[in-house]
Amino acid sequence: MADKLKDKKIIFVVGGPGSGKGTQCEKVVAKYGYTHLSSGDLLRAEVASGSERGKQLQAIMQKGELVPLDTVLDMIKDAMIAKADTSKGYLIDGYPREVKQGEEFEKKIGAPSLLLYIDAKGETMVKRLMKRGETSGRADDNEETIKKRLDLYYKATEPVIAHYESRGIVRKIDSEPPVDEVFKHVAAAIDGLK
Ligand SMILES: Nc1ncnc2c1ncn2[C@H]1C[C@H](O)[C@@H](COP(=O)(O)OP(=O)(O)O)O1
Ligand SMILES: [Mg+2]
Repeated sequence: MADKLKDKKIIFVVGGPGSGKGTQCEKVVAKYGYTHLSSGDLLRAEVASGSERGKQLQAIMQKGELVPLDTVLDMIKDAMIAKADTSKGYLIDGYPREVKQGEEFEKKIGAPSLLLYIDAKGETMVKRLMKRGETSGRADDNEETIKKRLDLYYKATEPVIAHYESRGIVRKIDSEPPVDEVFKHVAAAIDGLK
């Protein structure tokens, strides 16, 4: 089952909402042939499908809250297995959102070789999300929900970084500069993987 995933590289991409995770992941896909799995995108696809599960998810996401752990993890795992034959490795974007999610991921799937910590200032993230909200159509790109997502990020997700720091796999990337500049540092971190 998860055998297909045994020797694949796994990279966690962690950072606040609007920090630039998705933007950098796209560039990694183009250069390295990794598969990009955004937990948020997977969830939004489920919502778009109109399924009963999708409706429940939408209500949770609209409030800026975290979706139940097993739901997200199952979706990620299915998506990973589906891509196993063609994928060099995986970018797990926006997951884990909390330490417990990371622990469950490792139990059910495997250990990450690297955690890219995409770091931008709170005010920068808000600015980018407000701008993205003009065109993204995302129900959670509005001022009120953005604030909640940021609070939750600082409270629940920052401890994730500390958790993996002790393993020496965290690379902190300053995501304030322009996209291509940021990507140089992302690429250097990936090139450093053996
Ligand atoms: N380094 C950078 N400089 C300027 N804008 C950036 C940037 N990285 C990303 N953006 C823009 C693109 C998006 O409209 C918005 C949020 O980026 P994103 O990749 O969607 O973030 P995330 O996936 O972390 O929520 O900010
Ligand atoms: Mg994203």
